[in-house]
Amino acid sequence: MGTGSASTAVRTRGLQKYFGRVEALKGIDLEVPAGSVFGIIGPNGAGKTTLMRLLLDLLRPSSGEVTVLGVDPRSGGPALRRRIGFLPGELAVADRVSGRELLRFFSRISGPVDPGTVPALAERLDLDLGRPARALSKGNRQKLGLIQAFMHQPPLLILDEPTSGLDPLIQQEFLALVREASSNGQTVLLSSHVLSEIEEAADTVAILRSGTVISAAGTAAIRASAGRRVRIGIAAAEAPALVERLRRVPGFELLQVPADPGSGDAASISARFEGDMPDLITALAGYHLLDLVVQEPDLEEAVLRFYGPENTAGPADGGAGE
Ligand SMILES: Nc1ncnc2c1ncn2[C@@H]1O[C@H](COP(=O)(O)OP(=O)(O)OP(=O)(O)O)[C@@H](O)[C@H]1O
Repeated sequence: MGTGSASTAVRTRGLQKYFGRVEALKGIDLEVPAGSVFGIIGPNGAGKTTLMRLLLDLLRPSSGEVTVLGVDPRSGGPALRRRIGFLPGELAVADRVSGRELLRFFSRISGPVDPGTVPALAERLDLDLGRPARALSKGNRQKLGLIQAFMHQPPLLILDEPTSGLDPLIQQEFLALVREASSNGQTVLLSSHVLSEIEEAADTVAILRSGTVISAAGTAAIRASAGRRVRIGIAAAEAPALVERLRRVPGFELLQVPADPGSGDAASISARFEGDMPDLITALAGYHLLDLVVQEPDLEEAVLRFYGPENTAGPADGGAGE
């Protein structure tokens, strides 16, 4: 594929960015297929925001190439900008204007918005557009940012930590918006710390760490290495027997055993679990559970476990033990 191919929405080659002596991006090669939902995950300081700002020409690369919708962002100007919906990490909000007025202002930059689109998005995301934008909570500001990114139905959406500050119901609505954009043929590039969330939305995932892309192929191994978090609520009297049984389940590592199982009515067992779910479910069968929570680890924890400074072996070695 040549540079600017219609089937590639974003392409970078050897993209490097220095801030003084800090090398924030160390030669990134990225290819985001047109029409895909592409996730970038990585811990704090990995370079996600820097990468996105380079795509929008809010920053200039130290070296390397960038093509966005077939154009170099440096020469794309307002025409390219209108074809992108961008959600920054922090939305700049002018004083006293209402959300509605702010969106009207943004639409002068982003281009025409179909009538009815903004109220429909506000309704779905449960945002009151009449309130002063400045007085909005972090989550509500995030909703305003999402509306301005989606409202003109741009071919490319670039969303920096889009679910940050959103409650779970609104996160689901956001995921629905992403799916609709995707089935509409729009490309979505989004970043997050949370692997489970990005996997739910994205077809392709790239992992960014310390300014370098780690192959997306390792994602499953990374997640598996950190194990799931498990919390089990059970009647205190039953806890000791269950704990004994769980200790024998391969991959089950108790983190917290109820201190004195005889003392209260309910006990809470916390664990990390790297084994097969059917083994765990079999072990729990027959117990009267009061609660069961199985959770994926947050990506930061998973990545640090796998690619932390003391563990340079990578996924093939199966990750470091505790
Ligand atoms: N304007 C700047 N001046 C100096 N250093 C910067 C600047 N912007 C980013 N950096 C540095 O570049 C690196 C990458 O930062 P970046 O904000 O891109 O990471 P990130 O993955 O978006 O992190 P987070 O998840 O915390 O937002 C960090 O070491 C950061 O300190």
